[in-house]
Parts: sequence; C-alpha cells; structure tokens
Amino acid sequence: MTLITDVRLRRILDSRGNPTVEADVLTESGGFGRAAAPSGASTGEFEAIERAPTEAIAAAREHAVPRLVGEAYAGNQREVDSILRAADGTDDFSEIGANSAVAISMAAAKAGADVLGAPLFQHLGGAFRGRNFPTPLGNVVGGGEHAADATDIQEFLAAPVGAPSVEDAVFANAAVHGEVADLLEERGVPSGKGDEGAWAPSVDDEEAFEIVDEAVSTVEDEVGFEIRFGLDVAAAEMYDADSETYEYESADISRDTAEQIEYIADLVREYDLAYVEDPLDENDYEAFAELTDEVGDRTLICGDDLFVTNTDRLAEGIEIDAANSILIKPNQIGTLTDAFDAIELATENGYDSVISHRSGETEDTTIAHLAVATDAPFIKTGAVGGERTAKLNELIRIADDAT
Ligand SMILES: O=C(O)[C@@H](CO)OP(=O)(O)O
Ligand SMILES: [Mg+2]
Repeated sequence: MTLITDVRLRRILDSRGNPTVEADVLTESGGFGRAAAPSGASTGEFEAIERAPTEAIAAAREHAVPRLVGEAYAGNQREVDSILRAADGTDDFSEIGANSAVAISMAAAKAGADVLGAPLFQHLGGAFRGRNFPTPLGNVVGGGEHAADATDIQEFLAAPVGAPSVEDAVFANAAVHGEVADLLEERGVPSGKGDEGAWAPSVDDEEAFEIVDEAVSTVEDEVGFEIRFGLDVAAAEMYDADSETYEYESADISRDTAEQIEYIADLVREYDLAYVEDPLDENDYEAFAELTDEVGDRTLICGDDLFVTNTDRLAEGIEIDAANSILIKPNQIGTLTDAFDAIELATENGYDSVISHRSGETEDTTIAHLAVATDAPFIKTGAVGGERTAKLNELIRIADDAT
C-alpha cells in the first residue's frame, strides 16, 4: 500500500532567504508526504554534507529516486533510509547531499503516516506515544554565528522546566522573549533579531546573563511555575586551535581550556543553568568529560557539534562520560533512521535527547513529531517567528489531539 510511486524534489526558500530542498513522496494508495531540509550556520565539522540545493536535487534524482520509485515502501522507514544510504554511497551523504536525503527521509515518513491515517508521531513512535511532551528550550537572546555584533555565546535559552503543559511552556518562552525586549528598552539598548528570532543586542555576555536572569524570574513569578535557562555556547566557533583558547570578542577576553571549564562551571552554579550545549570545542572530549564530572549532576551538558547526531561519535563520548545529553538534528546525519538510532543509544546510556531545529528553517514540523515519537525530554526550536512557531504550535496541536 505504501509503495512509493513518485518522489518530487524542488528548491524552496528557507527562513534566511536561502534555497533549500523540499521533497514530496507519493505512494500507490494515494499517500502523500512533504518535507523540507533545514540548514545550519554554526555547523559542526563532522556533520553530513549539505550540497547546493540544485546539485543535491540533481544528484538525488539521478541516484536515489530511481531506487525508491516502484521499489521501496514509504511505511518501511529503515528500508527507505538504507536505500538512500546505498544510493549515496558515501559515509557523509556528500553525493546526494544530506539535504536531499533528509527531505526524502522525512517526506517518506509522512507519506507512510498518511496511508495509515495516523499522525506522524504515532507512525514513528507507536500507539502509546502522546502521553509525554518535551520541554521546549526557547532562544531569547543570542549572537555568535546567528547575528553580527551581539553576544559571543550563541544562544540564551529559556527552559520552563516546571510547566504543567506544553502549551504553558511555549507561552512562557514567548513571555520571556517579550520580557527581554522590555528590559532592553529600559536599558536603552536597541536590538534586532538573529536568525532564530532571538534578540541580538550589542551587549556582552555578562549583560545578557543579567537581562535573561531577570526576564526569567519576572515571568516565573507571573506564571507560577519553575523557569530556568540554559545556553548554547557553540564553543567550537570561538575556539582558536592555534592559540588553544576560547575568544570572547565582545568582552575582549581569551580563556584557555581550563579557564573555559571553570568559567562554564561557575555560570552553571551562579545561574543554576538547566542546560549547557557545546561548552567546549567539538574535538575536545576530555574537556567535556571534565566539565561533566564537575557539574553534570546539576545540569545537562549537551553535545551538538561534538556528537553531530552520529552514533560513532556518541559512543566515543559515552565511553568517557563526555556529556549527559545529545542534540539531535536529523539533517546533521541525513536520515530519520540515523536520528532514531542516536536517540536509542543515548537513552540506553542515560543521556537525554534534545531534538533540535537549525538556524535556517522552513515551516516543516517533523521535529515536533520526532520529539513526541521518541519521548524526548527536550526540544529546541526557538521561541517566536513563523518557522519556529510552526513547530511549537504543532506540539500544542499534538498535545490537544492526544489528550
Ligand atoms: O548550534 C545550534 O544548535 C543550531 C540551532 O540552534 O544552530 P545552527 O543550525 O546554526 O547550527
Ligand atoms: Mg548548537
């Protein structure tokens, strides 16, 4: 019934105004799935390769589409994804592009769900999914590679850990975002927004901590449940391999690895941070392990550029307790099967999975379903902005339908 009869690929716009790949998968019994690849700016060195969309589309049409049409069943995700891997023939999807691969992989999942008449999260996760919902981490202030002349730390993320429902959590994050705007105005700091809709004021990290801390406390008092906050340091972007230092340009501070570990550990204690992503360079498993040893009992230390949703890299990290959490980005590895495998390995080893958007996004909502399907404790998908609210509102809808 879910035999694939057509795979259509096209270029569409992403939220940064760049082209990206969209795929439609059609099946014999009229099933239809559509999905689009997101795109990163602070990409990890070890991610699967995103090709220019025109090239990725041409290569996928030549190598992958003929192997799928009339041959594969959209309902059999592992089969679809292994065909994508075989058609590509490389380890990192550098032939058909991870952007074509992930768009087809996700579109096939949606077509499979469509034939069943089931929501995507249920097709992926089974009949008993839909009881638990992830806590959304909402980007409220940021800079790094996502905005010029703003903070060095890439993302300050509201974490409404005590929210009684996903809806309350989503609105709490939006309220923190709004409160930050008020505080910036009070301080006379003008601000535009970065790629993910977070405020991108020209302040150093220290001032950003003060503002976010205050905004979180104010909203916490208003809503009456616990809100903490966290960071995506995206430290690989500030690491200078020659001098072996982390360069905080807006504050004109340089930290060696030991100082970086202490700095982050102090921040975790001072602000009771709920979450710290990529606090150290993507090649430095040992430094990650030192920090995790120091503060891993009180916060999540999450590997994004460190693990790149890759089970081999995650296994290496598990071996030495490099972290206690992994960021999951399907386009970082190329297929939903690979993303699921990474989540499973993480869960088996007591790591929390955080399903994540990219800085360049579309209206695609697959990650909202992926988070519910895999019972992931967290999802990182912004706080405001159309391509971000697409996922947040989908979570609210899933919760509404499931309960
Ligand atoms: O670093 C990250 O976690 C992501 C998403 O927030 O950014 P990008 O997509 O630019 O890699
Ligand atoms: Mg990151």
